[in-house]
Amino acid sequence: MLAIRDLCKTYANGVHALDHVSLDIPRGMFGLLGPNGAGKSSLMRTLATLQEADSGSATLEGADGTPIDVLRDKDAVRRQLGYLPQDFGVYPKVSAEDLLEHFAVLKGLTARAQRREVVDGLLKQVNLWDARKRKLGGFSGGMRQRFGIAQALLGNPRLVIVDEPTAGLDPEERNRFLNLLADIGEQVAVILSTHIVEDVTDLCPTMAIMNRGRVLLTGRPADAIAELREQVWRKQVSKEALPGYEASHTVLSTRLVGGQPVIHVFSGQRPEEGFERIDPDLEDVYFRQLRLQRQAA
Ligand SMILES: Nc1ncnc2c1ncn2[C@@H]1O[C@H](COP(=O)(O)OP(=O)(O)OP(=O)(O)O)[C@@H](O)[C@H]1O
Repeated sequence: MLAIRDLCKTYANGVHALDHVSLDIPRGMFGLLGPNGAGKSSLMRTLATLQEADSGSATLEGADGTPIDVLRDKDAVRRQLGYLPQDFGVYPKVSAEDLLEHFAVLKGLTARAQRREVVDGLLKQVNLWDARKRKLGGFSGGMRQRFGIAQALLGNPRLVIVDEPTAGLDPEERNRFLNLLADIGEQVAVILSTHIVEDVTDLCPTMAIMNRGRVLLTGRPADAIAELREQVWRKQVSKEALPGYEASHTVLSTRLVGGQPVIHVFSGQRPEEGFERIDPDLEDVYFRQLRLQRQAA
């Protein structure tokens, strides 16, 4: 659906935000996972035709199967694209219905009856029908994000890009939002950029882990997790002993449980007494990839 090859971008301050990024993104949900500053937004904005890459290519399969050069044929891409940026501002005094209608006009839906039908359909799809007359300024974070998805879906895009949409949402709103994305992902390609590992675990059949402008791993989460099988160990340790474990073991992560550190260690065999072997998860994969990159630097 979308083929990205050797995409590079260096900002004027010398930061390599995209360092030879290559990815194949199929239909369905694709998770782009990485810490702050990994380069996710730079990649999203480049694909959304809002900023230029220095080199490389990105090719989107058009509706009739013809390839679209994302970096050059921007108008054609924009016709196929829905984008929910990281900072999605709304006009606080306008109702959801009026603003969506306004966006629909900008998208070229000039026939009034058809526009009404589309706007009403989208408000229902994102579960904002009952709130359609309310001013956007009074919306919760989750409602605002669902409105953002409605505007991104105007014009039936084949590719939908959502940049860190669940940051700041409470668990219920997050679930509701992710369920909505999953429904959309059944019809089109959705790139979900996030630093929240569970968003990808719960939702994405394919993914990539990115950091410092580079793709560290791409594929199916289940395959990446299977690679770590029987090699991840857990132990609760004292705060005092933690630095010693970090020096002598491959500690993937440390988490406080009831105020006491619990470490996950990567090892082919039991590191020492008291370690329990656990089923690895995507978080273990993620931290291992970041660690491998640090070691290689
Ligand atoms: N316009 C810019 N000028 C200079 N540096 C930039 C610019 N935009 C981003 N950067 C830098 O490029 C790197 C990648 O940033 P980017 O926003 O793409 O990452 P991200 O993965 O989306 O992170 P975040 O979750 O913090 O937005 C960071 O080091 C950032 O400081």
